[in-house]
Amino acid sequence: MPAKIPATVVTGFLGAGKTTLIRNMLDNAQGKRIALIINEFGDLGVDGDILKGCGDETCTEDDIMELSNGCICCTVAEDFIPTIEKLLDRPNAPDHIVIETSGLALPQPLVRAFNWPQISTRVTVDGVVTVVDGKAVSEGRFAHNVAAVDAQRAMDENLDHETPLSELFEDQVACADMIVVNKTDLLGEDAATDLVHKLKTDSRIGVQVVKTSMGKIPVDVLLGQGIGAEGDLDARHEVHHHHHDHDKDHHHDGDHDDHDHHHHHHHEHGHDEFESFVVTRGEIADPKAFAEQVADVIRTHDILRLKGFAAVTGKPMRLTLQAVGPRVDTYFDQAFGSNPRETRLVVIGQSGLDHAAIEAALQK
Ligand SMILES: Nc1nc2c(ncn2[C@@H]2O[C@H](COP(=O)(O)OP(=O)(O)OP(=O)(O)O)[C@@H](O)[C@H]2O)c(=O)[nH]1
Repeated sequence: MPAKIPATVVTGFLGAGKTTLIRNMLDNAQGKRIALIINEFGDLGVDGDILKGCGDETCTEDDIMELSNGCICCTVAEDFIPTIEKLLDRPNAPDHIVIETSGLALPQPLVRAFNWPQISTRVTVDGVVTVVDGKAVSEGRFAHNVAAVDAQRAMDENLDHETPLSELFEDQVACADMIVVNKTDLLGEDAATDLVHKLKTDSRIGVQVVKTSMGKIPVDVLLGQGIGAEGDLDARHEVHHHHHDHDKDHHHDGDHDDHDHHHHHHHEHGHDEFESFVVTRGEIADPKAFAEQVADVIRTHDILRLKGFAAVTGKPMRLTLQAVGPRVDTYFDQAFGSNPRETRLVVIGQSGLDHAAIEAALQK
């Protein structure tokens, strides 16, 4: 059976920066064929712009499809499933599908739709990415323009208009595999870090929380999470089950003091929120033990991605190693051929990784 095509679901309130993040992703897709499914309700007219912004010739109009407005639970059979099938049936099927949900549709019903038998053997949810407006959330507003969000809500009869934004926000967080704290350029460094910690505490174990501005997440970090979110929906329960922490929503640890004093300029040119570097070493003796060692280093240093090849004593084949967070996958892939017989690992994380310590721990 051919491998399932991965689909990433991008969610977040109106104005959080979903479109900006997706445009950045398409600009840096490095030849990966990415098909985009957008919700017309959330993105009036924006698809044309995305196309213009996408310089890659592999990105054509056919790669963008629209879902009609409406409750996904009701339209899944006549709208969502056919859209996905159309993409999958193309002679050159995409490498990856990205679905941008409108600002208010909760991701859970969409993820659930991937369990429909027509598509469940052919696609899988690679991960749910929740984009948050870092400034609005740290100020307890959740969205930059609350009136616009309310207007969007009022126009959509499928949406319940009573649920406070804070609860919808909790639902988005509960469903996330990765939370992107966007707009860090408008936040003090400390406020951004505090928000990351808070969201890590509030989200499920293993959820990666990253910060950035203008949605600049390396494609390698964004895609390829390999979660299979449709298989563990129970863990992503909608929030109404745990009322106990609602009170916390409205005060965010005094962050407010920070941004008013003087405006911070955290967006110096060339400064990047992410970094990657390479660690090489000699042969490893035991793949299983090494995978555990790698998982340990990843946990200790909060590494987002780690991938590369290892030379294993006594084996002519190279061992491929791929890690998303502490989940490490290994398999023998091919002979080294003309490549040097060495272990070579690319480490990717948020800027500020302790290179020396990571290198030492991987070379042990
Ligand atoms: N200062 C700042 N502005 C940002 C950042 N990211 C996005 N924006 C701006 O915020 C606005 C909303 O961004 P979008 O990417 O359109 O947001 P969205 O989530 O796609 O919104 P909808 O598609 O309307 O639901 C745009 O004007 C962006 O230029 C950021 O990191 N910092």
